Amino acid sequence: MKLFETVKEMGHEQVLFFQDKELNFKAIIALHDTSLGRAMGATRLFPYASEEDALQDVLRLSRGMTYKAACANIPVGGGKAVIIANPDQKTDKMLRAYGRFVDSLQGRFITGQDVNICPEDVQEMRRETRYVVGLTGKAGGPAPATALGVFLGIQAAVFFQFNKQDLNGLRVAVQGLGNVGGKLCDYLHRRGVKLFVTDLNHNRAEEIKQLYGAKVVEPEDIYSLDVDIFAPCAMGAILNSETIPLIQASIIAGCANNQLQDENIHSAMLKSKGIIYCPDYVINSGGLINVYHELTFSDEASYLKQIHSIYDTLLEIFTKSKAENITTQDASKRLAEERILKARKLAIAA
Ligand SMILES: NC(=O)C1=CN([C@@H]2O[C@H](COP(=O)(O)OP(=O)(O)OC[C@H]3O[C@@H](n4cnc5c(N)ncnc54)[C@H](O)[C@@H]3O)[C@@H](O)[C@H]2O)C=CC1
Ligand SMILES: O=C(O)CCC(=O)C(=O)O
Repeated sequence: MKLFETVKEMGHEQVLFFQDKELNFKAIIALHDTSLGRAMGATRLFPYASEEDALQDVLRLSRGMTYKAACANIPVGGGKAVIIANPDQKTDKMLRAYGRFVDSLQGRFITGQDVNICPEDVQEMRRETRYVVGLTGKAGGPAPATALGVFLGIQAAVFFQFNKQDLNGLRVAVQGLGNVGGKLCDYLHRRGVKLFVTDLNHNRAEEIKQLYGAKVVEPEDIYSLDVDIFAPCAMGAILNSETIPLIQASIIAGCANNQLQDENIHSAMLKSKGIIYCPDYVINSGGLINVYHELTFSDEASYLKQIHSIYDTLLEIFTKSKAENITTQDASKRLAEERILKARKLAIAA
């Protein structure tokens, strides 16, 4: 990878590399754009196949955070971090060393939990830095808020695509039944949705079957099901040239970050199939909203109001996409870029 060329192309301000020689692990923090405020974004721990994969992931995730904050009207910039490690290598010592790395940025980056990091891990980082969010006893893990946002996003898409106010009787396929996907199944089940689910962890899929009467399918079969909605709630890049031709759902609405393997090619493919795609960084912004409200000590009512605005923002994006004949991805990007540009102009004028 041509490092500076890639960073320039994606518009990052700074990328920081860390290694702990004693504990033998590596981490990367990427700060994408801080026009709206200091950077926020959770930390993911993952056994990446290569350092290049880790870098690619953190660059894409942090850029997504910039757009996420702008679309949610949250005055923070976009950042994200990855720890390159196997989940069973994770120790308190490692989390504290990572906490010192975060602390060295002196608040220019505030982090929380992503895949393979739980609230207790964030608590451990907190022993070394105050620049962490999602603490037990405060906002806690962001997953319930994210799931609520995705549920509201599904309602907005169903209203736009099917002109329906309720979800009763719809068929939804959920890929990934972790912290967010599991809670989303709960919301959907309560509204009379028929669930089709999959997870690499077979026991977890069986658990969801018992709880909500879901039909369990093999991971590779989730794309081609005859359903109304597909909810990707696992990892990124699952909307690609192999999977999109298989999809029968007419709405894609899930929490996973970076769902499109290639933003331009694959969002256009979805549009040409008549599928409404809910841009991931819009529909999954509930977690960011949750931790931001922890940071600013705001009240429950303003927090809930902001989560509920995900419904309106998505309707605005769908309407813009239809009126201007552009993809929903482009419509959301334009919305975010307008807000970022406005903030930059205000900063120059001040
Ligand atoms: N937790 C949160 O508040 C937020 C999460 N996200 C994103 O949503 C996604 C899920 O987050 P969490 O639920 O917190 O993660 P999690 O780690 O709790 O759950 C992910 C689940 O997906 C399963 N999985 C992984 N690959 C799979 C595959 N190919 N097929 C089927 N299942 C697979 C895993 O076994 C696991 O059960 C991630 O991409 C994360 O970055 C985005 C915004 C906020
Ligand atoms: O949990 C956080 O720190 C912010 C949310 C986040 O990283 C995400 O939405 O991917």
